[in-house]
Amino acid sequence: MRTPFTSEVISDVHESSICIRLYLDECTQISFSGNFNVCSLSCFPAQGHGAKGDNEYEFSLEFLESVEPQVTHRSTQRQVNITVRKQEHSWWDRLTLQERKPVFLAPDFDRWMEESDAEMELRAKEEKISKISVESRSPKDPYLGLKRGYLFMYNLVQFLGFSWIFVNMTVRLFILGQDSLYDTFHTIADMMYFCQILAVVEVVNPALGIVRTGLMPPLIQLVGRNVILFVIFGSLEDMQNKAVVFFVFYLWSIIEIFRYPYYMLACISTEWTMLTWLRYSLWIPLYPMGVLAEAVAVIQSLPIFDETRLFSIPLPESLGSSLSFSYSLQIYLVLMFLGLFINFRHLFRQRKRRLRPKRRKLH
Ligand SMILES: CCCCCCCCCCCCC[C@@H](O)CC(=O)SCCNC(=O)CCNC(=O)[C@H](O)C(C)(C)COP(=O)(O)OP(=O)(O)OC[C@H]1O[C@@H](n2cnc3c(N)ncnc32)[C@H](O)[C@@H]1OP(=O)(O)O
Repeated sequence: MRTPFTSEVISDVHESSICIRLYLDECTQISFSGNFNVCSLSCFPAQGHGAKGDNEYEFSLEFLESVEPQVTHRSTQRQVNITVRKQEHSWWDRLTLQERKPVFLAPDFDRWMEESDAEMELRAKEEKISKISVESRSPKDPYLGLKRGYLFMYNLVQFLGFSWIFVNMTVRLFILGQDSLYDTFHTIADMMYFCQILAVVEVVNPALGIVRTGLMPPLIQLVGRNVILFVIFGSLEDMQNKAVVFFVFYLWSIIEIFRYPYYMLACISTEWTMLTWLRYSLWIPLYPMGVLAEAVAVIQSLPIFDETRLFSIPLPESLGSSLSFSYSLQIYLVLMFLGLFINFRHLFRQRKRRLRPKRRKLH
């Protein structure tokens, strides 16, 4: 004897199929006995075993449109999942031919799909697939963590070094006033030597592919600063008491107390908008001022090199005794402005790249 289902039949609907789940509260075991299908009318019989003994159950649904005669089903002890395939892949306005939903039927809204949901899901799937394929095309760097750790430490040391220089010079300026300008070298030089020798790393890094930037801009920067520090200030005692040392060191250190923390954050994939802006904007006034201060130092050193003949190139007697190093420095002065031009253009491009508003993804 067939009895109608007393429990809910839950359905969810997709573009190509309908999934129906049968629950019978009164049964501890349920098994599906196949289906009987006439185009859109489907009968679903099942056998259940429970407190009321063995019983046969049945319900029928007249779908809105035609469905495939064969259904697939999967049973667990208390539930049967039946999948009915639509004959045509299309979105239906409703499940059943009759407008009013049968009382035993309850839609599963968690899994219910409408055309717009399906489109969104499809797009999300496509995006996920394209992301995975891009990631799989660019192989993961096995040393990434090591590289980041090394760069972070390097930038931290430079940041601490230049912060010490900047704070020291600022405090001395406030306490000693103008007098502090003339003995900058004696108080700061050791730390500046340390930081500038360490800065060789900034040429090595792009050369080894540890950071992705050109080799020329850091090389120009390194050579430019080290010529001033070691050749002009370091080797000429007469230059060490000049106020220009203060301006050169101060201008160098101002940019570095923003540049190195910016890199440190980049190493941990973090960005502070304000810091990024400062790193890519402060150079606009500082770089020309720095090159100008360095040019003043070079010009001031010319007569000293002529006088002391330091680094002069010995010449055959017929051409005179020696060629003063000041001639080399005059050529260097021209190179300095060429270097300024190259690095200014490089930094301008970097600024444009880093500060341009990020485009929002269009869906
Ligand atoms: C061949 C010999 C020629 C000799 C010619 C001699 C001529 C000498 C002329 C010299 C003039 C120099 C004057 C100068 O001394 C004056 C001053 O410095 S005045 C003070 C103001 N100065 C500045 O503002 C310049 C500061 N310096 C710099 O900005 C850099 O040194 C510079 C090389 C100019 C530019 O740096 P870079 O090319 O690295 O650009 P980015 O900072 O944008 O970095 C690019 C990407 O690489 C990542 N990166 C770089 N370094 C690190 C690091 N240490 N740690 C982690 N990551 C790093 C960075 O994050 C960027 O990544 P992404 O693109 O993903 O953002």
